[in-house]
Parts: sequence; C-alpha cells; structure tokens
Amino acid sequence: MSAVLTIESLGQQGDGFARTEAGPVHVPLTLPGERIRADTKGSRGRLVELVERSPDRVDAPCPHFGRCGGCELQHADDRLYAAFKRDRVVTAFRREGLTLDVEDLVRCPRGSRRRAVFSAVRAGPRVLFGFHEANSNRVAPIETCLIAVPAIVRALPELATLAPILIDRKRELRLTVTAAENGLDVAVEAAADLNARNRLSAIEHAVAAGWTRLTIDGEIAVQSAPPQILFDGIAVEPPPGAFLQAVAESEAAMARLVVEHLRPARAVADLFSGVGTFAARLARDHAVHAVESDAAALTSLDRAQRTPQGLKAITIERRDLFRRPLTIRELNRFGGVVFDPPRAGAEAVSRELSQSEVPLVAAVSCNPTTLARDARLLIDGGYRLKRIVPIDQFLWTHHVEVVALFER
Ligand SMILES: C[S@@+](CC[C@H](N)C(=O)[O-])C[C@H]1O[C@@H](n2cnc3c(N)ncnc32)[C@H](O)[C@@H]1O
Repeated sequence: MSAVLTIESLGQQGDGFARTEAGPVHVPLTLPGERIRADTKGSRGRLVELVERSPDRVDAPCPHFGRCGGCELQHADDRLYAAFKRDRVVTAFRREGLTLDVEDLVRCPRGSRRRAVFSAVRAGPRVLFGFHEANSNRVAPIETCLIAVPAIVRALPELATLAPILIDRKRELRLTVTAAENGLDVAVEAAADLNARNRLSAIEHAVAAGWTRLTIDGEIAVQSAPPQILFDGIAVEPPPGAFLQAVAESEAAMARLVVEHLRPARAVADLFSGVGTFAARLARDHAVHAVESDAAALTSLDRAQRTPQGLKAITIERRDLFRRPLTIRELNRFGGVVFDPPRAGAEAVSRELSQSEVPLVAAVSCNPTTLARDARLLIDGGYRLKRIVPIDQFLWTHHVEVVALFER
C-alpha cells in the first residue's frame, strides 16, 4: 500500500516512526518532521519519495548507504544523531521509573572500527562479499567502508578474492576481521570442506597479504605472529574471533571511567571479563578476579598476566554468571566490581550485588534496556547512581554503549 506519512520520531532501531489509521509504521532512512511517500506492509514501510525534507537531513557520505545495512543513520545531522543515542538511554531508564542526568554522548570517530564481520554468499556464478542489507539475508557488496580502520578498508579487495576460495555451496561465509597491533587477524566461519589446493591457496593469500593469522572454522591455517591487542599498553593475544570492543577509542573511554571509579578499591572483580579489557588495566593497581564463561578468552588473559608487564595478580574463573552469579559472600571480598555482560544484561549478578556490601560498582552495557533493569535492582538495593555516560561505538547505527557508575 502506498501512503503519505508524517514521521513523528525515531524509533529504538533508528527508523522513522509514523502513526496511520491502520497502526504504527516504521520507515527506515527517514527523519522526524519529514513528510514522505512510503510503501507499507503491516508495520514496516519503505521510503519511496521525500515529500518534505527535514532540515536535519544531510547527504550520506558513503556510496553504499541505503543498500548496505551496516549504517542506518548517515542521513541524520550530527546533533540529531547524538541526541537520538542519548535519548535511547534516557527512555530506557525512564521506563524503569529512573529519571537521571544522562551525560552527553561520547563520540567515536570515522575510520575507527577495528573489528568487523563481513559475509559472503553465492549469487549464481558470482560470490558477493560485503555486509548484510538491512534486516535481510542478502549481502550488499562493498568496495569501501567509512567506519572501518584504514587497514581493514585496504584489505577489502583481498578479502573479496579470498571468499570464493573458501565459500561452501550452500552456506553463507562469515569473516571476522580484527585489526591487531601487528596486522590483520582474519577468522573465517562456515567454510566449505576444503581440498588441499584451496587450503593452500587461502594460506598463500593470507601470507601475501601479510595477515598475522588466518583461522578457518576455529583452526589456525597460518600464523606469522600471534596477533596482539594493547589495552592501554598491556599486550594480550586474543583467541580467534574473540570478543573485543569494536573501537579502541570507545573502549578507552569506557575503561577510563571504570578504572577511575574503582580506584579506591583494593581488590576488584571483573565479571564477564572477556580477554581482560578492564581486568588488564585494573591490574596495574589492584588485585583482580576475572570471571567469564569463555575458556579461550580466559586463557589469553592468563597468558597476558604471566608475561612480565608490571601487573598485580589476576585470578581467573570460568563460570556461567547467568546461572551461577557470584554470591553475596563472594562479592563482599571486593572493594569494587565491574560487569560488562552480553545484551541480555546481568540480572542474576545485579540481584546478588544489590544485597552485597560492595562499595563501588561499574556497569558497562551495550543494551540500555537491560542495563536500566539491572540499575533498578541496584538502586532498590541501596546503591546511588553517580554517573551515566552513553558512549558511541557503532557509528551511524542505533547501537549505544553505556557506562553507569554506582556507589554505596
Ligand atoms: C560484552 S562482552 C564483554 C567482554 C569484556 N568485558 C570486554 O570488554 O571485552 C561479554 C562477555 O560475556 C561473556 N559471557 C557471555 N555469557 C556469559 C555467561 N553466561 N557467563 C559468563 N560470561 C558470559 C562473553 O563470552 C563475553 O566475553
């Protein structure tokens, strides 16, 4: 159905939101105040024509914008964009009955994404390499990317020629590319069963490109040197495809807040520690207990703390913190706790913390909704929220990171 709509606001996913007699409609690539013609189907709309353009609309800088689903908000001017991300946090907390002074968005620069996940699919005789289109399994081929670090952008042609060598007949190929300090670390998933010739060809490709490591479905195919990531000067060798904060500058902003907040504590716990983004930095001044479910990530952190880097002791514990959060008694050993869970949040951990005597808590989150739920638990347990800082990491998307600092 085609209709002329007035966009009222931006929804949580960054789509324009309009009301119609048939109900609410979300239309990607539109802005508040715009009148548009859209094709609608249920609650989804597709922009067909801009009838009245918002003064906040800018020309998207990337030639792939609109088809590539990597960026959703390049058409919004900077002020509107930053306000949208901050508002997402304000709204999530307000829904939990918490009206708080949310600080301004900490910005992230273009060309700073050091970790990107690309896809490749077969399209007849061709292999398309790029990012997914928005809400789709289709892949939009890309030749450039304004958000990725230059080392990843320079490697796009090499990655695009590698994909057809590795791709399976039926499955989509995924390539997680991390720009480490000493070169690119490429982790391939869902590759075909490779014959010797194709395996050798992929290895030759990685060697010629100067990548530090090529991993195919968890197995190292070739490694010139272990990839190295620096956490404020502390070297860690992440396992293939490991979780890493996607932008070093954003990670540094989060870590500064966490380290500063926990400074008065003696012993601290880093829950959902990954490879030690916070634990490594905290270990400069504190004894740290790092807890995480991923064994490979913990092994990397353990190896880093055994290398002489002037760190205090880091103990590691593999544990499912959803099912087995640290108990009140275990928590009370620490003067400070940082937690940085996946999108589902840290509900079980927050319930225990809310009854603990831990004086300082830093919560890091990529999901304002679950963070607000967890903050409610902590506040109901007697914590005061000292600061709440939204941080941009996924430029031109609706995603926002948040650091919330609590004390009691
Ligand atoms: C958002 S990442 C944060 C990692 C780390 N703090 C960082 O900044 O790099 C979330 C981490 O939680 C871990 N994780 C996921 N589910 C978990 C669980 N049930 N128990 C413990 N850790 C879990 C993941 O392996 C991942 O390392």
